[in-house]
Amino acid sequence: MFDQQEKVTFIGGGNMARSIIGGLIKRGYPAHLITVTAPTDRTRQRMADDFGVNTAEDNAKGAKEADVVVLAVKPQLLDIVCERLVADMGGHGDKLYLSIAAGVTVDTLQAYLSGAPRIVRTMPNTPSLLGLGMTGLYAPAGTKQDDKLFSQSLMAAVGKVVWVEEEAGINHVIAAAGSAPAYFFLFMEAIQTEAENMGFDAETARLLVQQTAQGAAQMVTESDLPISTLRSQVTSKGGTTAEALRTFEEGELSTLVAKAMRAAVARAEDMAKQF
Ligand SMILES: NC(=O)C1=CN([C@@H]2O[C@H](COP(=O)(O)OP(=O)(O)OC[C@H]3O[C@@H](n4cnc5c(N)ncnc54)[C@H](O)[C@@H]3O)[C@@H](O)[C@H]2O)C=CC1
Ligand SMILES: O=C(O)[C@@H]1CCC=N1
Repeated sequence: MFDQQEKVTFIGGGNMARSIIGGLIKRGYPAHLITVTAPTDRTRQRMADDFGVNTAEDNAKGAKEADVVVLAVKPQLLDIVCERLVADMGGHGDKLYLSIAAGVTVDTLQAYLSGAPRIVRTMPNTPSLLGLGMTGLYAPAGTKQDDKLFSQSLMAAVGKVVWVEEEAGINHVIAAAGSAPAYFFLFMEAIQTEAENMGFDAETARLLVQQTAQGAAQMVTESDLPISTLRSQVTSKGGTTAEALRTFEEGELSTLVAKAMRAAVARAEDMAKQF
């Protein structure tokens, strides 16, 4: 599965790092090649207990031995974390730096990392934990093929990958995939709540929504039909679904979704100016 097995250090052990590491371990990436750095004992202990990976409190200590450093802290912390990292390591060490941060450009990362020449941006999502992630990748011109291939194989181990030609494409991946699990969760929460209002207990309401969401997603995955055809197959003329869909249309659901996705892109663009 993994042609190249490099030593990978994750700087930060939060939700997204956990999802990627969990997915990697599940797919057989050797735990002894993975290190996670995090400031709190609790996070480091959980990572070690759950996945058997190495941990370090000190970022530079964790990164120094690595071939690949995954930057997995919040965007607003990246400047301080990167600047400290290269200072403590005595330079960027010519490592491959893989960023998962939203809204921080390669140019900015390069400035934070004292000119590190090997940087790849990725935009994953949390279903990576189950091996069902969707990741966008961007490598600036001149990136070595080996670095592209390793970045791709790492993220492909936890789901599907797409490359974007322009860096701006990463923001579009954020809108359509990085942030998007939350859109589906919100929709599912709304169905669950209303099912409870209709009298189902919480457990049954959750079962109704989770099984339906999983079934619908699986149908999209396994069918060659357009999603709109799958929708129309549910929609009997003059029936119940038509009434529900008409209500969504009256509420301009499609326009609202487009607006929400544009808002995610705009926020990523703002962040890129800010950091
Ligand atoms: N959560 C998501 O669905 C996605 C997040 N991302 C990106 O992933 C990055 C991390 O986001 P989350 O995991 O959601 O955040 P999070 O808040 O869950 O995790 C951040 C982690 O950083 C660590 N940390 C804090 N200060 C540190 C320091 N000085 N040195 C080392 N580690 C430190 C902590 O372990 C903390 O748990 C962000 O840049 C975000 O843009 C990208 C795609 C999806
Ligand atoms: O909300 C965020 O900024 C991050 C990036 C994509 C998903 N979570």
